[in-house]
Amino acid sequence: MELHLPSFQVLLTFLLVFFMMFKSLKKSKSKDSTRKSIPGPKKLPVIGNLHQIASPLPHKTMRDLALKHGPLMHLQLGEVSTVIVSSPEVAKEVMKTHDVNFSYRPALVVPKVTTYDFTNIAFAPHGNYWRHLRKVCTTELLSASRVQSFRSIREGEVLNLIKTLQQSNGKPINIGEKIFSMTYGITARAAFGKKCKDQEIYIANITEITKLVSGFCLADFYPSIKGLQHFSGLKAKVEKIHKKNDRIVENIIKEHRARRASGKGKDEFEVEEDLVDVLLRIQEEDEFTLEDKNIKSVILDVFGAGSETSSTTVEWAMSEMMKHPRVMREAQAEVRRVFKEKGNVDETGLHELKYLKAVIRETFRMRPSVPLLLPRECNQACEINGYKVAAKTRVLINAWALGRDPDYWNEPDKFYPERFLNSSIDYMGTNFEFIPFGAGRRICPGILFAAPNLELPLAQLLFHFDWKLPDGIKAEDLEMTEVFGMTVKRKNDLVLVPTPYHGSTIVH
Ligand code: HEM
Repeated sequence: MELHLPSFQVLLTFLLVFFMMFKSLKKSKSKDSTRKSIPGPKKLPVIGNLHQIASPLPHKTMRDLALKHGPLMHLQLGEVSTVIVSSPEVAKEVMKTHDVNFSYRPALVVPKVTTYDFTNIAFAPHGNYWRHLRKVCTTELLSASRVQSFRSIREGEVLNLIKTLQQSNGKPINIGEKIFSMTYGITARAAFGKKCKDQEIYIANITEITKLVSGFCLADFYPSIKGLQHFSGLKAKVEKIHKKNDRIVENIIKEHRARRASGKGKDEFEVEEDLVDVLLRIQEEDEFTLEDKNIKSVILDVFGAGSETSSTTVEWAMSEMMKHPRVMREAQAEVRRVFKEKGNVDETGLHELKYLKAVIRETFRMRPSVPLLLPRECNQACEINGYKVAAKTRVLINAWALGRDPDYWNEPDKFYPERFLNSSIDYMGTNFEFIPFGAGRRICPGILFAAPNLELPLAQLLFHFDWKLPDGIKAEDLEMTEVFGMTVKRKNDLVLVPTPYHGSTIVH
């Protein structure tokens, strides 16, 4: 687990923590009414169980602890009383039976800055404002017809990637990096309409913020010690980046507003309404007040929640197929059979790619890009799995552990897409053993937006190229180590050698 403490400030912070030791110890004891009831490992003074989850891969460590302590496990993380959910049955109780009560989010330090005080969708407290934004998502922003309207953007950006790969002339290429910039390219054009002058800086800043919020932030474990966020330097860093991004989107909104007022149409390569247009229209028409800062924080959601999650999944799917050449052959044969006549993949035939869809599901099961989902908070005390969970308890749902639960999955550590063929299990939040997008009211609203961003690039990569590992590396030796962060990514770059496919009408 990464804790964000620049080294020269560590000592100061350490002293501060100890100075506050008795205060926090007293507080955590008085608040912690769940500690005695819900099973969990022994706690140390002041830090509680922090040392136990301070591992490179907390989702795995938590699963291992849960195997000893149970599917509802209590961890004292600094001052914060936390429960970890590690079985589909308990996840169902939390996200279905008690869905409303657990639809709250904790007020974390970094999102407070980047989301203009929790006015985005992902961190807005459960209530009217959040409900309204969710409705805007379902009916306007991320609806099936809106996603469809971005088809030409997706096809164009993926084709650009394919053409770039062709130029590699058989040299090894960092495919993860290419997938990452292609996905951000799609998001940027869907959000802003065309390439904006500061788009690259905006994306680089979001990536930087994503890195800063990777792992857990020490200040979030000691909310009563306000000085921590300042001493660690994290808040100042995030504020600086946030200000830059604020100015960039401010200008984009101004340009959009001016064009709308002038009645001028869009360029021929732009979609009729991009996401900023949609939000401005809602701002003009709707009775519900949507300020500019709210528009900015929703745009941030689309970039922050939507891009890295998708590109990471595509990269893992490619990695798994490289590791399992049999699966690669099956998936490639299917894509080439379906698109043989066209010599290129377009979105009309994607629904026929049953095996590729199974590969994507299997990738989500084994490598959910957000393994602990987004943190929840219990609003009122309630009973879960026979234990009392106190109000304000933080709740982490270990989707990674659910996807590997041997009571639900045969050979859970085996990458075997066939398990999803002729299976009704999907990721829409009703099968609690498989919830890469979450479940209940807080389920990801971007599923429809995400699906073609996964399927189209994968289908195109498989159609136009045969793939090899460089330097004679064997499939079984491909390194698959994960790094924990806001999304769980590959530790090492995925470097591959593409060879053009003779049946392609694009690459030769
Ligand atoms: C592979 C792609 C994606 C994955 C794996 C993913 C996963 C998730 C997960 C696990 C959550 C938390 C759900 C919970 O707390 O139960 C979430 C929430 C969210 N996602 Fe996604 N997501 C993806 C793509 C997208 C896209 C493309 C968008 C928008 C364009 C998006 C927007 C959001 C938003 C706004 C939330 C917060 C919802 C709320 O709190 O009400 N996501 N996503």
